Amino acid sequence: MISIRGISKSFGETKALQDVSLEIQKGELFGLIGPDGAGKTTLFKILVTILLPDAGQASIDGLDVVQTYKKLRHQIGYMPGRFSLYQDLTIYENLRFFASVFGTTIEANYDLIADIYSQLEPFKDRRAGKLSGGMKQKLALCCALIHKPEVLFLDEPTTGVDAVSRKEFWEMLGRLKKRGLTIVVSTPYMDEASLCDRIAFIQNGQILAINTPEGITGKFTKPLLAVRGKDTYRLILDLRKAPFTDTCYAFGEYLHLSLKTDTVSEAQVHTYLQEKQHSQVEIQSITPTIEDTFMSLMHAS
Ligand SMILES: Nc1ncnc2c1ncn2[C@@H]1O[C@H](COP(=O)(O)OP(=O)(O)OP(=O)(O)O)[C@@H](O)[C@H]1O
Repeated sequence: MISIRGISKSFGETKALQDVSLEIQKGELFGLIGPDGAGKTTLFKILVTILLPDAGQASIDGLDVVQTYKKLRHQIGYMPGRFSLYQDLTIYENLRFFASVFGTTIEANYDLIADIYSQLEPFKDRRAGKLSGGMKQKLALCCALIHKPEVLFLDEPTTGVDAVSRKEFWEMLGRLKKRGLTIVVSTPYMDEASLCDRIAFIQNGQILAINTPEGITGKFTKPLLAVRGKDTYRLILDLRKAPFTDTCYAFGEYLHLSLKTDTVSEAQVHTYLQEKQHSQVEIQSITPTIEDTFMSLMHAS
């Protein structure tokens, strides 16, 4: 459905995308995961036909993003990372504007947005600039959907949105997927990555891995421990120096410590930390998350 072959794009010296290839199937909920500056927005802009690649080709449903961009624009919906809404227009006016750009009306495609728009309708005369982050996000999604696209591109749709709205938003994506839409979404949140059918990790303009969430975590084969102690700062420094350590990162209130080999026991890690005068040490073996795998792949690349 979406075919990306050898796409590269530079801005001066910055290589935003380097030879990126990727296939996304029809009806997939596909996640693009990567840190700031990884190249996610650049890839989105090329796919939604507003930026030209330096090299490579991409097509959506057989339509080339450069050669057939006009036709393609009717089939795709795009929710940019920074809000696309007109702040001075009301909810209703924003939606009507986006519908008219595509030569349609709100009424004609109401069924596709009804589920989301019904939550906004009581406030339809409120200006977009006066809405909360979660409401702006819902309106932006309605605006991206109002011309009934087949593919939806959402660039960091939940950044800066509260936890409840984030959850609701992903539930909405699940419902849109059930209606047959292909959805490509970028996010810096690893918990959201696990809700996708497949994900691609992107860093420095390159794809590090593409797989299902389970397939991604299955790549993490080293033993992993969660470690906590009284002095977190000294703990991380000492663990990073330890001969058995592969990587050690802070994950919330714990440190995640991956070991070079499975011959090292938790007791040995305990002994090492006791020798370094650490107190209140807690160690437990854990199952790797998507974030652990990403950190490990980033470290290895
Ligand atoms: N118009 C531009 N001019 C110059 N450099 C750019 C431009 N657009 C992007 N870049 C650079 O290209 C790289 C990739 O940026 P991009 O916005 O695609 O990353 P991203 O993964 O979407 O991150 P973010 O979440 O910060 O937007 C970054 O180093 C960025 O500074």
